[in-house]
Amino acid sequence: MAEEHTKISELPEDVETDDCMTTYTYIYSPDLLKDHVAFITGGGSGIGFRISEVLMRHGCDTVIGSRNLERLTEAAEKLSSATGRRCLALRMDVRQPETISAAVEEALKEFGRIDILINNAAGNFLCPATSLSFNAFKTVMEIDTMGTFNTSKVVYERWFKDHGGSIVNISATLGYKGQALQVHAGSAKAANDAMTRHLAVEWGPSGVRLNTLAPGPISGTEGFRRLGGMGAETSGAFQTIPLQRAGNKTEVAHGVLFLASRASSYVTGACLVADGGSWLTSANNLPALLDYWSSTLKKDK
Ligand SMILES: CC/C=C\C/C=C\C/C=C\C/C=C\C/C=C\C/C=C\C=C\C(=O)SCCNC(=O)CCNC(=O)[C@H](O)C(C)(C)COP(=O)(O)OP(=O)(O)OC[C@H]1O[C@@H](n2cnc3c(N)ncnc32)[C@H](O)[C@@H]1OP(=O)(O)O
Ligand SMILES: NC(=O)C1=CN([C@@H]2O[C@H](COP(=O)(O)OP(=O)(O)OC[C@H]3O[C@@H](n4cnc5c(N)ncnc54)[C@H](OP(=O)(O)O)[C@@H]3O)[C@@H](O)[C@H]2O)C=CC1
Repeated sequence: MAEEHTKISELPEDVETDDCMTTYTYIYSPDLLKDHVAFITGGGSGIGFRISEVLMRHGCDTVIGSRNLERLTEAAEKLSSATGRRCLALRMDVRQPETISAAVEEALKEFGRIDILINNAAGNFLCPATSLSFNAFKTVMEIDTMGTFNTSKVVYERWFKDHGGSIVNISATLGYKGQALQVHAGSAKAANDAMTRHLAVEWGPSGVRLNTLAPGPISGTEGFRRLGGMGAETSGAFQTIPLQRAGNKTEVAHGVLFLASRASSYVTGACLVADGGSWLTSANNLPALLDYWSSTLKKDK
């Protein structure tokens, strides 16, 4: 019997929860990132957790940093036991550069190097601009945009400037068509997309590459839960996108693995959209989103 060929469109394994996969099929060489070190903001949950797992499955040790140390520590234990690589959990807030510097020093003390930075930390929620307070807008900009700049600057000046490195900024397609109820995250991510290009120009001569990975709707994540993904799925809204489904966390992690590693050695300042073609065809349905948002307010009361 001829060996079954993997279908070109076959999905990679994933699990909905913040747990490691029970099986994993390699697409890239398992040694692609052997003995490299990756620093991943927000690596304790969702997409960041899966990115950490996939990089570690390719030989990388990781540092995962964010505000909730308990959740990070639990994640680090899961990641290390599933992959056999080291994972250091550190508390930091990307809005506070001094906590980033302290985490980077800890990372260098533990591993002696940093090769990859993944700017994944972010905050978001559905809210029309008229209901968005000034502080709410500022908070999302501070986490998503200032946080990405702060962490990139600290890591570059402390390590990448003299040793080279690869930075992947996790963005979104929200600003491509002005997604309703997302002026805060959409503006922040658009700024990050520009930042990728500016810093790719300035830091290229130091051997630092910067690229953007922009996911679409990704199942098993806080973003999916917060932004109407469940409702969209049950209402059949994903049938209107080219690949007719949400993505999974491993699909995003594989795009990050490509951009972070030497597989993309001549790529910098680029944006890889991993959204199933969603932004091309998804309805920017203001009434549906307003209805959905106001229904969530009633639920919270
Ligand atoms: C039938 C279906 C109908 C519609 C659906 C149609 C289509 C949807 C299809 C698909 C959707 C699926 C996926 C989406 C696809 C793409 C998404 C693109 C981008 C995704 C981005 C993300 O997911 S980011 C990661 C998400 N995770 C998080 O946000 C976790 C971290 N978040 C936090 O820590 C908090 O939420 C925070 C961001 C608010 C920060 O917390 P903190 O620093 O503690 O700040 P606070 O002091 O709590 O708040 C600061 C001010 O912000 C105000 N605030 C907080 N929450 C809200 C809210 N929900 N609404 C309005 N305002 C809020 C808060 O009140 C503070 O303001 P004050 O004025 O009160 O000071
Ligand atoms: N889910 C989706 O469908 C999509 C997600 N994205 C992007 O993917 C990335 C991950 O999103 P997702 O996995 O859904 O959501 P999660 O909420 O799981 O991930 C966000 C992470 O950011 C961390 N974080 C938030 N604020 C801070 C802060 N001030 N300092 C340090 N860390 C912080 C959180 O950890 P802690 O609470 O411990 O601080 C958390 O681990 C985000 O950049 C998001 O914009 C883009 C498009 C679609």
